[in-house]
Amino acid sequence: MKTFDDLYAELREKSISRPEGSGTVAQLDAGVHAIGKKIVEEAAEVWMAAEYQTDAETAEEISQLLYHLQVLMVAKGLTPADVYRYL
Ligand SMILES: N=c1c2ncn([C@@H]3O[C@H](COP(=O)(O)OP(=O)(O)OP(=O)(O)O)[C@@H](O)[C@H]3O)c2ncn1[C@@H]1O[C@H](COP(=O)(O)O)[C@@H](O)[C@H]1O
Repeated sequence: MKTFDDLYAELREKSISRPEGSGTVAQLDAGVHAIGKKIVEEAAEVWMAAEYQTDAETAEEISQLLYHLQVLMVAKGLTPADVYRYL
């Protein structure tokens, strides 16, 4: 099972190797403004899923929100450690 840190390492590597067809690379190229909009959209989907959908669907939406937060972290050059210090 993939962890938060595993996914971050994968996304960071993709930002460097820039493989063909990577959605992450496309998001990074779209920029912080576009990534931020995606985060807001995914956050709303988490909220709606929590109120009206199943626990499994809510968990899936949360995973997508975490993914997009990580894309923003990579775009800004922030590491998990930069975030963990505030937890
Ligand atoms: N975990 C994710 C992940 N979660 C969410 N997403 C993206 O976020 C989108 C969320 O989808 P929605 O359900 O909101 O659907 P949507 O609005 O139709 O999506 P879009 O039209 O905006 O793409 C998905 O289409 C994916 O593009 C993810 N994309 C990639 N990953 C993982 O990231 C890694 C790198 O992926 P690539 O860069 O694509 O190789 C791989 O391990 C992937 O499994």
